[in-house]
Amino acid sequence: MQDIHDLGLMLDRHVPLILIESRDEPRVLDLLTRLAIRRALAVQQWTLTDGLRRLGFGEDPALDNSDQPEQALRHIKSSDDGGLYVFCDLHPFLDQPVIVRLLKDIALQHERRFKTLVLVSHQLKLPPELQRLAMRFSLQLPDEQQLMSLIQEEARRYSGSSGRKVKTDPRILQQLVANLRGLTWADARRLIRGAIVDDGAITQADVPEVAKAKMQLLDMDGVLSFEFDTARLADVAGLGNLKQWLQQREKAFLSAATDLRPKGLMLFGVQGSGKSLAARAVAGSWGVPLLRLDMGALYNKFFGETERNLREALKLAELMSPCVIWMDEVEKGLAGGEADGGMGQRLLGTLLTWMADHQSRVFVVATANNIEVLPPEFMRKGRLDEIFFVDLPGIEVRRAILELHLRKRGFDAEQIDLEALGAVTEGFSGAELEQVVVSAWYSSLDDDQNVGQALQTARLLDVIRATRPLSVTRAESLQTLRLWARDRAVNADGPSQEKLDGRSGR
Ligand SMILES: Nc1ncnc2c1ncn2[C@@H]1O[C@H](COP(=O)(O)OP(=O)(O)OP(=O)(O)O)[C@@H](O)[C@H]1O
Repeated sequence: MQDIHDLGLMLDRHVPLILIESRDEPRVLDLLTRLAIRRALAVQQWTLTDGLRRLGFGEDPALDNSDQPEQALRHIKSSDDGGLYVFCDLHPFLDQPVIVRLLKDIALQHERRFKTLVLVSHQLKLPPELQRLAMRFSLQLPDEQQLMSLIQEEARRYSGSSGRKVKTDPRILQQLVANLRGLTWADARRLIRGAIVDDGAITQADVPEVAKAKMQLLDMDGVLSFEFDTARLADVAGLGNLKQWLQQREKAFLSAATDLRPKGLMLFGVQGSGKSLAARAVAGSWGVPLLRLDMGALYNKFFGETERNLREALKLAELMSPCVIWMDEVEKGLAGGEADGGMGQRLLGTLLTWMADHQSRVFVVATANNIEVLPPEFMRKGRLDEIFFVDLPGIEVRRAILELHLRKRGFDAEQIDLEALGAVTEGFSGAELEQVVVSAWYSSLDDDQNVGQALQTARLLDVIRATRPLSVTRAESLQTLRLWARDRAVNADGPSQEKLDGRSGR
């Protein structure tokens, strides 16, 4: 086995401190046990609950109270016994000076005593003073062939216990294998088992299910999420240009060769103008899964590991292709000058390289409110296929938005004077118009006179009069957005593909 061979090489090279980052602890321990048997080495394991004991010999504590890491390490330091010492729960203690010193003392004894410390955890951050003494070992993840064998093994197991053969076909198996890549043996096995036992078959429906479960397992922690809630183009009022653009490219995205495939678009505009709704509608109308990449969370949660996490998120999106990846508030991750130590620039580099190189059917929808802070490289033509500006809705679209939200809540839009409402809501965003309907409905619930809680035009007008839309309070920033968009973007709304300044679009 390659893993045992590679770990053996580390022992031959006298590495005193080996770090293994893995979520598959049983597999790591199994590997170490086999290595120890092969080389006739003593191996002891330390865990927070059981202290220090010989690996594989549960009832034999090597030392009283050795559940304290300091005591366990002092014991190892003073012992003359060489061998492997495997620490499973040491990661929370790696910021304690005494623990760090003891690890260093033992590592420095290595040439005389041949004690090798192996730290095993899902994540290991080593203080700089130990780094020179340590090497990282990565457990091999199952490759495609091994995953296929795992599937066959699980299918045999199922047939053995149920007496029924597992139904599937080779194309679906290939897709399943592609979605399982990057998982540990134990996790892959669990997901395969789950896919089989629900209905005794591996079907097309299992593929996205496995991808979703994988995303949870890889613990992207809110950075990349599977959005169950997509929309249809019919749920979006207005944005005619955008809708037409999308309809024209649907076929090319799903079936064309790589170089003809659309790569992505940018939507920017005022708050509440329907950018998020439109992003959902791209996935919904093309019938592909929607993944949401929260750039703000990526930036804040994983400081120091941000680029690696962006790469992982993009890799995961590729595994789920065809799909739409919606980069929400993209400016929060990519903007950033000197103050962030160049992180924004590095993220941008990672993203641009991926966008230029990737061959998969992953369509990017980037949304932003503040376009000015976005680096020009990101906005350059060729990176994204088009940049759309989502302005405040015109009178017709305002009427359509009101009608859509009235109907959505079961009201009879025929009874409402939409002409009048459209005329008095200039400056309202889609979100504010929706809020008008919602607030009017709440107030109708309070009204004892209003039998059946019908919504009347007068009530809606009252709410409109009491609302101060954002476009009034933030008139200046709206003006800046419009100016920026004038010769750089296509208006998402309107029947033609005209740039805002009248020049023709692509
Ligand atoms: N054109 C529209 N058609 C129908 N509903 C709309 C439209 N625009 C906005 N809405 C309603 O307003 C809600 C909020 O809009 P959305 O979150 O999509 O705006 P946004 O531009 O993404 O805002 P933000 O920049 O604050 O994230 C939508 O879920 C939808 O119900």
